[in-house]
Amino acid sequence: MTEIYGETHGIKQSIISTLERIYDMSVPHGQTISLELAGALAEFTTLLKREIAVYINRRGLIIRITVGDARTVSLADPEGRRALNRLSGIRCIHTHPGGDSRLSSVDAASLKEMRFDLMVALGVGKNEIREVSFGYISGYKQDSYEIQTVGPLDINDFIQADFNYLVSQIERQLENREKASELLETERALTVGIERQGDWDIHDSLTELGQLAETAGAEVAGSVWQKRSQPDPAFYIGKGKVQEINLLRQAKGADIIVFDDELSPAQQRNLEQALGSKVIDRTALILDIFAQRARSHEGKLQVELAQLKYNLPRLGGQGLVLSRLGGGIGTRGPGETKLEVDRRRIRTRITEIQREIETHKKHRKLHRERRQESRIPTIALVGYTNAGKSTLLNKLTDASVLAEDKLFATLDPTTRKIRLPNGKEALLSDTVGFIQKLPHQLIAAFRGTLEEVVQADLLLHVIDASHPQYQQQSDAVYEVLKELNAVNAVNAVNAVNAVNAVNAVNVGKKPIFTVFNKIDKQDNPAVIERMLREPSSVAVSALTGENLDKLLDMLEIGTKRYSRDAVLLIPYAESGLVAELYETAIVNRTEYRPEGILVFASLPIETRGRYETYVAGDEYNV
Ligand SMILES: Nc1nc2c(ncn2[C@@H]2O[C@H](COP(=O)(O)OP(=O)(O)OP(=O)(O)O)[C@@H](O)[C@H]2O)c(=O)[nH]1
Ligand SMILES: [Mg+2]
Repeated sequence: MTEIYGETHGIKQSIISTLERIYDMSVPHGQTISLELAGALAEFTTLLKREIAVYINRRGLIIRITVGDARTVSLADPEGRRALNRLSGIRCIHTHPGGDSRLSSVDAASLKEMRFDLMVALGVGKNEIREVSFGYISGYKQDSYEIQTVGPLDINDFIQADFNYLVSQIERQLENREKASELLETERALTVGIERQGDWDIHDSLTELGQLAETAGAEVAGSVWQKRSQPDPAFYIGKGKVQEINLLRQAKGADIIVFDDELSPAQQRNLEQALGSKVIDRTALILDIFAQRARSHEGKLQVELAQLKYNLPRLGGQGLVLSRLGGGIGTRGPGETKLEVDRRRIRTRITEIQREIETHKKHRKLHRERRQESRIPTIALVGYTNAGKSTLLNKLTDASVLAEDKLFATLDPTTRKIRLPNGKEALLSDTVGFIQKLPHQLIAAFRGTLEEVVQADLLLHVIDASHPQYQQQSDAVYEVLKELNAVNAVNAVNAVNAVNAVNAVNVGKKPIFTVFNKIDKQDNPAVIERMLREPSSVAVSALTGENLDKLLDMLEIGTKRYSRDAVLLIPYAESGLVAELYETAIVNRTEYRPEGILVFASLPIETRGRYETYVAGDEYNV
């Protein structure tokens, strides 16, 4: 077949003849279009000032070339009609002479009607391809095909993308379309990890990874691990293991492989190519869970930011993210929409989000300052995910924060007033739970929210005492605290030393109390006794309320330790100090006397020395 179809009238026969030579250009397997073909299309488009379309089958052969924009009519089923639940097996690549590659409504309509594997538009200007956009069928809902469009992208990013995986995923889903209204419902996952010295026990880590995969909505079909001193730079695991995973994947019908560490973009790409299957890592999994769970506007922004930052270096033009366009874990953003996959747009969005988060942060700061003015000490609950922080907050403050037996039930901070036995009040904040290998992007993005922790006067570290790995979980919490503190340049050194201690009082200047929770489930009294040998610790059950009175007593002492009530007499000549005290201490009231200004304040211990000479007595005779 060497005929040129469409609006060919008025085109010189000599040009038609050279156009016909395009039929000789085949596209190598695994590529969507070759550079040579793209170049030829750009030239002819510039010359003719008309759209040119080529239709390519899965063997890479060009089966039809048309001029003009009538795309559905001219392609009369060249390879025989395929079953309705299959794609046509043909991709349409065509040019837009105006330079703008975005798909038109005609493009979208013919994609649906012809069920092309892909509909690709090349934006052409002056003999070259300026940008590329493409669309594909992403599902079948209410009797019609849904499509997803992507781009504009750079031609170099697009050219090597391998869409075979995407196309096969779509076809698989279309085959079950009576059952499935959406692509990729439950993904079947294999978990993969390596066993290293000094790490978590591999079984514990993979069990947790499996829980994470289930929380994200996948089903765990099996797991594979290997002993190695360090990950392989190209494949994370050994090459032989890759083959083993491939066999297991086929045997178990798994469609997604989840790795227990963060993979480098290269490892991920290599693995995806070697396994011909979607590959994600622990970080992407955690980000996906956060994306599904984020509720507040700020929470959603933070997660989206972390996801975009994670994806950016992974858009290597190798089809890595493209291969995931089908949907499922790793593609979901915190809104209803899928994650952006275009580099330029990702960068713009990152800047946008950062700006918005900054505004939120300022509001939060104002809010906190106002709260500080209300002179109430603040306590932050920290701890491993599922330790019982929200349950404890609910029990102590009659709040109704969602608490459930799931990882990452809480993402947004909640702060409630709590009354201490001596009648004084404190503020108690619930925060997002931590986990081992918590993604850096996430910690960075959540810094605004985690300010509650950084700024609190006192930390309450909640540990699930019934969990077999409570020690390691506790260490992981200190790791995150360290990272947070390092970021904020507070207490970094001390926190490092505390990493291996299950319990550390006073990490830097911030006191930490340890709450061993769920003792109703821990029936070995020796274990509890051993836990309580740690200083500043208490064993409670947030569920039954056992020992919560002890915890409150401890908080009373803790908040007292933080400050000491004193009355200061500030001479009028130094009245600037009063403003300073408002900043550094809790000022309860002031009185103007002939001899100076009386300030009734609670002084943080560390500022005590500075004001010593002004102390007029604990109880000034008023
Ligand atoms: N048996 C028992 N279960 C508890 C106790 N405290 C909490 N739980 C259960 O542990 C699960 C997790 O509790 P949450 O309060 O949601 O834990 P969290 O620390 O807020 O978890 P994230 O928000 O995911 O970080 C829930 O099913 C609670 O009912 C306890 O003292 N005893
Ligand atoms: Mg919670």
